[in-house]
Amino acid sequence: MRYISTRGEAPALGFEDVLLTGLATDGGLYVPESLPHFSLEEIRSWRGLSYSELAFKVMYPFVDDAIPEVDFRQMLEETYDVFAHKAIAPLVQLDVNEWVLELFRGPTLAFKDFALQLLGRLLDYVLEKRGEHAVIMGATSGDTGSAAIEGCRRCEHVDIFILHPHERVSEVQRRQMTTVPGDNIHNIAVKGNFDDCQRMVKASFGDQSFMGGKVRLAAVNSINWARIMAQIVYYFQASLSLGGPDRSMAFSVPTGNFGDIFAGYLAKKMGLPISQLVIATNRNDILHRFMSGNRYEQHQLEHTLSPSMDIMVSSNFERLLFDMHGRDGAAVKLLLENAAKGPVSIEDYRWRHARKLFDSESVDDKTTCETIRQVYDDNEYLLDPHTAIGVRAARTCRRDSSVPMITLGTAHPAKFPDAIAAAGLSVRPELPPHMADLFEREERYTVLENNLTAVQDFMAKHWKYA
Ligand SMILES: Cc1ncc(COP(=O)(O)O)c(C=O)c1O
Ligand SMILES: N[C@@H](CCOP(=O)(O)O)C(=O)O
Repeated sequence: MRYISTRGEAPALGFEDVLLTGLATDGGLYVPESLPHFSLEEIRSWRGLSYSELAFKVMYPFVDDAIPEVDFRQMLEETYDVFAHKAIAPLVQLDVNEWVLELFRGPTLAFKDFALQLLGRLLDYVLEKRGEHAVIMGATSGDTGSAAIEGCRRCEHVDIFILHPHERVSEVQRRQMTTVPGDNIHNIAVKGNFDDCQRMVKASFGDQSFMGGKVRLAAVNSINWARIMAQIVYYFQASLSLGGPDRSMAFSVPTGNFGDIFAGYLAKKMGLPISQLVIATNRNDILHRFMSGNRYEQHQLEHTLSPSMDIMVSSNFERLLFDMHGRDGAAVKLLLENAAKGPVSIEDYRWRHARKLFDSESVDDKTTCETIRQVYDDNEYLLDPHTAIGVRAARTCRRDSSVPMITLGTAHPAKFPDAIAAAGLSVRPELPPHMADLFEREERYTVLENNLTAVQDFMAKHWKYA
């Protein structure tokens, strides 16, 4: 399998290099040159497989001969073995044909574990084979950070630096990142927002001179193709559990960086019958505004009760734009350069095509709270604020009530007690036993100004391998 950049200028790479490269040298994101396609018969034959075996079937075509089958299978087994639920991604029914896919049964209680517990293993495997080390730099609005740290903390070949927006993640999220011991783990609280953190990460990939040319920079954000690849699997798993591929499914996906829903779009292109994909955003709703009015325009970022989705510059949207533009990298490059200066639109027929693929809804804090309350009253089931946005968008956008509508449950409610309290519920979601003493653990992080040089200088002082 070869991978090409969405901006058309960087060299095509194989899986191993894509895994280690993160952002392409032309600033674009890597995507597979072509997608594997599975027939209904083949998908049907996967019924009853364990999660890790299904993951192998879906992912191995992307990995190809970069990793021997036996080693990849073992990595998958180890990855999903640490999940707290036997089903790995259990489905919870809210109503007739209405489901939540719980993606928060991994070690850090968010969907990020599905890809990041694997990514840590993949990186260590490839670095060991090459006899190399890497400096990982990642940006988080709360969940990627802890999942990446958990996924990489035992890696022998990496230093990891995670940037989060100072005072803009929940206390549980911050503590999950900052209480992990290890002299290769570094948390930086940037006095800015998530977009500032992500901008610094992308700028560092774009100009790596601060690394001194001695060690490679690697990515754990969804700019790294391996993240998206691993997130495709649970669309197949959920569908197979509810009678797919012999019936079609609808998915509602709480969206920020557009990685998770892009994985759903790919699952559909790979042959899974999906009749509806709903983009569910909070008030940082650039994607919803684009889908409803063909105007891609950045607004001031708002702080909401769903902080993990407080994102304006949505990385993976570039991967969709690439497809919407007939995979013309030059057109995507120009469009995104213009988008950085002001509002842009795309040709009407391209936009109409995107509209056929996705529905969208923007949900404010008040409605998020109402949804948490309503689902708790009706089902005695506690939604985290991100999943609540997904459920609300699913209910608003649903086109066919005979089609199962599955909302991706992206985080555990215990990560966001303030949102649960804001919803007026007195119930306190409990942290699982392995995190019961989270508030007694010692924290370690450094607050830095919103300044790229300050961040890069900090990294250069603290990495071991460069
Ligand atoms: C809890 C939660 N839900 C939803 C999202 C949105 O996912 P994506 O960025 O893949 O769109 C994120 C992170 O972005 C998240 O942490
Ligand atoms: N919500 C994410 C933001 C980063 O997204 P990613 O999928 O690109 O890593 C977070 O919780 O950090």
